[in-house]
Amino acid sequence: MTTSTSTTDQQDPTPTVPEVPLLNVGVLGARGRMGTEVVKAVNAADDLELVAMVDDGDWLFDVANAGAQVVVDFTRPDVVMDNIRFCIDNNIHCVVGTTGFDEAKLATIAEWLEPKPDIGVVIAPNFGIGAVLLMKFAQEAARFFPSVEVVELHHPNKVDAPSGTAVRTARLVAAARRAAGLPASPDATTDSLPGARGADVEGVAVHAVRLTGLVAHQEVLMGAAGETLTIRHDSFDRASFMPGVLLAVREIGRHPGLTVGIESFLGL
Ligand SMILES: NC(=O)C1=CN([C@@H]2O[C@H](COP(=O)(O)OP(=O)(O)OC[C@H]3O[C@@H](n4cnc5c(N)ncnc54)[C@H](OP(=O)(O)O)[C@@H]3O)[C@@H](O)[C@H]2O)C=CC1
Ligand SMILES: O=C(O)C1=N[C@H](C(=O)O)C[C@H](O)C1
Repeated sequence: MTTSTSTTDQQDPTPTVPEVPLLNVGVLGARGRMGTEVVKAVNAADDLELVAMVDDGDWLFDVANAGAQVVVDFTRPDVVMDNIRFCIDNNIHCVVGTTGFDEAKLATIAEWLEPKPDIGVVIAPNFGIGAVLLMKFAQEAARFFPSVEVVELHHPNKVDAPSGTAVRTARLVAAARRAAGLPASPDATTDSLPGARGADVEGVAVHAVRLTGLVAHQEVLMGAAGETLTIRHDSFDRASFMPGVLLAVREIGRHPGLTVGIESFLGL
């Protein structure tokens, strides 16, 4: 049997899905080790549009002129504050992976955000999901062990030592120890060669290894009578940071103000 329907009666049976506008993303430090990977990840995402790539010597206004709604910053500790200031002033959300933040710098950013209640800035020392979990697990375990040390291992071109992740891990562990009423770690801090016992971050020794062949790795070692616990994370490829970066890019517009770490975006 054949049926005929006039063209005017014909209706498209597929329900119309309203088009979701793409999110415009600018990348600062776009040609660096991390920036290159971010550019690839943004270009591969259906919901994101790469609108600006800025490096040292480029004009920062490019990101604003290009209509960036979110900027991802993987630059250098000595320039990142200026970049954040510019973005906040220009109503652009910031996803920051660059390291080197202390409490004073975080407080300054929070102050800059006060007159901009709709703008979000996330500062994350590590976007690797495994690294975020390592920090969480170390925090959980801290109260059970009198001894704790952090060893971070990185590629030889890393600009800072110790790593931002190691410093944050040590601070989180130290806070968990204080909250549990643990005394100072019983381990000797004396060194016959300066530096042999690492850096002291709130009472936690942090050691930094730099070695060709490595990317980004960290161990938290905890010890009690007759036992040790080692929590280790390895980033073998910078692709490991991209799910966390893209999550932050998509979430930051819904999280005005200052967020430190991506834990809350992961529901942790
Ligand atoms: N949070 C995380 O998960 C991770 C954080 N990091 C951190 O990210 C930062 C960058 O690391 P990495 O990519 O290895 O470093 P690179 O040195 O490879 O890249 C830095 C880039 O920033 C550019 N740059 C320098 N100054 C400016 C400026 N004023 N404006 C715009 N761009 C600028 C550099 O350009 P040029 O070369 O022309 O100077 C370069 O392209 C470090 O702090 C590192 O610790 C790294 C990995 C993961
Ligand atoms: O410079 C790097 O490479 C890394 N930097 C971050 C840090 O300092 O913690 C994150 C990761 O360790 C890689």
